[in-house]
Amino acid sequence: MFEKPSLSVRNLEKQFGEGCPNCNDASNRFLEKNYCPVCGTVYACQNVSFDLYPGEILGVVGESGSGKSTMMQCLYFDLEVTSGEAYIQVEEWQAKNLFSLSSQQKRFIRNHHYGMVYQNPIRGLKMDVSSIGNIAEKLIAAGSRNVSEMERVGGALLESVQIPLNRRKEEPRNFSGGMQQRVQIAKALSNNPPVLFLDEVTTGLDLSVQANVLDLIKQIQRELGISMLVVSHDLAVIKMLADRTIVMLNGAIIEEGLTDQVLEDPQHSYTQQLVYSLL
Ligand SMILES: Nc1ncnc2c1ncn2[C@@H]1O[C@H](COP(=O)(O)OP(=O)(O)OP(=O)(O)O)[C@@H](O)[C@H]1O
Repeated sequence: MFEKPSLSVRNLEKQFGEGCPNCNDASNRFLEKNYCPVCGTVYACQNVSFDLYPGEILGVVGESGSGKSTMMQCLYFDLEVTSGEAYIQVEEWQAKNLFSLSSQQKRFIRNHHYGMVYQNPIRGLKMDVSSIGNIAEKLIAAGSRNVSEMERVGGALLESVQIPLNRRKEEPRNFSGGMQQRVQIAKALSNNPPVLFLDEVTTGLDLSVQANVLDLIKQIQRELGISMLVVSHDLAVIKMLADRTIVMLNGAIIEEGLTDQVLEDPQHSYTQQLVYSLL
């Protein structure tokens, strides 16, 4: 690929705990686990580096506790990294390490250049505000002030995720899980983000509702060409969505490649186990 990445991540490290003489030296770490047996510090992300290219869906797969969500929360600034660099391909920001920005600048990036869809819609939506009001909130954060324009854009976004216009004033708490996820997706798209993060967005939904949400994500990729980072513990979800895939274990990336290649010819023994458990 010759295009510049939409998002580049270099040596992202996130630890929970202060460390100790045993584990402060990375070469001493007990790599079969992600925590120090002496002081209990958790090394949730270790030396994570990757590029996300324009218009691609990059899958991140791994068992529970492998560090997928921590990595995504660091990138979305929900968590402070321990160290590392991240860059986005947006003119005024491209030379700046996003992790070094002030909180106000990070908020600006979230409002203008990032979209996030959480596993639990409670984190991404205000359940007691109308669906269109949730979208308006993000539009206002991104600088919109014109009410009739917000109504038009919000209504169009809700329609694009198959929420009928006559339900736009209903609060998400009255919606089914699948509908709530679709409102979250509409809200995440409202600032036309070049990068969209999706964290276990179909976990907990019925199979038919899952299929509907996955179809919607594919459709968004086809129509809008947004770069997406999709975290899931479910290889079937990754197989359906991702162009390329990263496999994480104990906080580190252990394998990456085209999704078909990773699934058909897994190199690492852990990836092999993961793939064969699907068969
Ligand atoms: N606030 C925290 N304090 C201490 N340890 C944490 C904290 N948050 C996460 N961890 C640890 O970091 C590691 C990575 O967790 P993370 O939630 O990122 O994994 P995951 O792959 O997303 O798993 P899951 O899908 O179950 O969320 C785990 O060992 C977890 O226990």
